[in-house]
Formats: sequence, C-alpha cells, structure tokens
Amino acid sequence: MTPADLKALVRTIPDFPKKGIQFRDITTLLGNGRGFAASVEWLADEVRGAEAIAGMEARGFIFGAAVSARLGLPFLPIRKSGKLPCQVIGVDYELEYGLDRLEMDPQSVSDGQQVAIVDDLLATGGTALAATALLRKAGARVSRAAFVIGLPDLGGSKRLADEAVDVRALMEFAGD
Ligand SMILES: O=P(O)(O)OC[C@H]1O[C@H](OP(=O)(O)OP(=O)(O)O)[C@H](O)[C@@H]1O
Ligand SMILES: Nc1ncnc2[nH]cnc12
Repeated sequence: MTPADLKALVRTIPDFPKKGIQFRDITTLLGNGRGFAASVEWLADEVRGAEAIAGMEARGFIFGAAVSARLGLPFLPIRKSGKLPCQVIGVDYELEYGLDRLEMDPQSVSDGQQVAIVDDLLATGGTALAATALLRKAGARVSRAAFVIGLPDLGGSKRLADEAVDVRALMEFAGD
C-alpha cells in the first residue's frame, strides 16, 4: 500500500473535539488490517536502530507497542496523569485542543538509552515535546520521532527540530 492509499484510510471529522479543529481520525485506518500493518512497518523502518520505543497514551500506545513488538524492543508507556502505580516524573503541556499532563516511571529508562518516540499524530508538538523532556529527564537520549500523520501547518516538526529531534511522518495534511 502506498502512503496515498494509507492517507485515504484516515477519516476527517470537522469541529471535533472543538469548533475549528479538523480531527484526523485513525479509527478507519486501524479498521483496515493491511493498512494498519503497512503503517506499523513504515514506522518500524523509520526508528530502526533505537534501543527502546516510547508511546504516549492513548493512540501512541496502539502504534508504539506494535512497532516495539515488530522490532523486538522494550516499550516505554508514557501515561496520562494518575495512571501509574509507582513514583513518577510528570510534565504539564498544551496540545492543539487543550491542556494535559504526561507521566512516566523514571526507572523504565536506562542511562543513555537511545529511545525513539512513536505516536499517531504530530500537531503543535506539545505532546511529543513533553514526552521528550520526560524521557531526557529520566536519562534517555531522544533523537528521533515517527508519526503516522503530520500537520505541518501547526509547527510541531520545527519545535521538535529545535530540540534536536528528527521528525518523520508517513503522511501529511496541510492546508485542508
Ligand atoms: O502535537 P500535539 O498538539 O500535542 O497533538 C498531538 C497529540 O494529540 C493526540 O493525543 P490526545 O492527547 O488527544 O490523546 P489520545 O491519544 O488519548 O486520544 C495525538 O494522539 C497526539 O498524542
Ligand atoms: N487535528 C487533530 N486530529 C487528531 N488528533 C489530534 N491531536 C491533536 N490535533 C489533532
């Protein structure tokens, strides 16, 4: 399947979860087995060489865990607030349509471990930057992030590049 085929599997819902947001919904991509597998394969190729994969709750778990299993690498779950039973480090952040908090177990990372971030979508980059900050605080090296969808108009890729994180996106939605 080509990137264009995969892009055609993403559904756009206007004004969700707030007026003015064009919501790029991966539910329809996940519902196509070959499309899901091709997306995971593409992401895995982009992050090959990393020593662990981090994914952000919730949609980042779907792709991140699949990529980890595909590459035989550890998966580091970065969770929304209040979900982890251990001592955590956390960070508040802003995303395209609100505010939230991410937390992780700092002991899940070994010092200097090369960790790649995988998520479904990059918009403002608030979520991925928060994950990068947390992972680095825990001792990881983070230099690559791979997404199924990039929204270049929202500047996430530039913000991550400013933090020395190289961004890859399987498809982009720009100006539409
Ligand atoms: O680049 P940003 O502006 O930060 O936006 C991107 C983030 O927004 C979505 O997550 P959301 O917080 O909606 O949570 P979900 O995965 O639980 O749906 C998406 O899965 C990304 O993680
Ligand atoms: N436009 C968008 N569509 C789907 N998920 C998102 N997360 C942040 N912005 C989004």
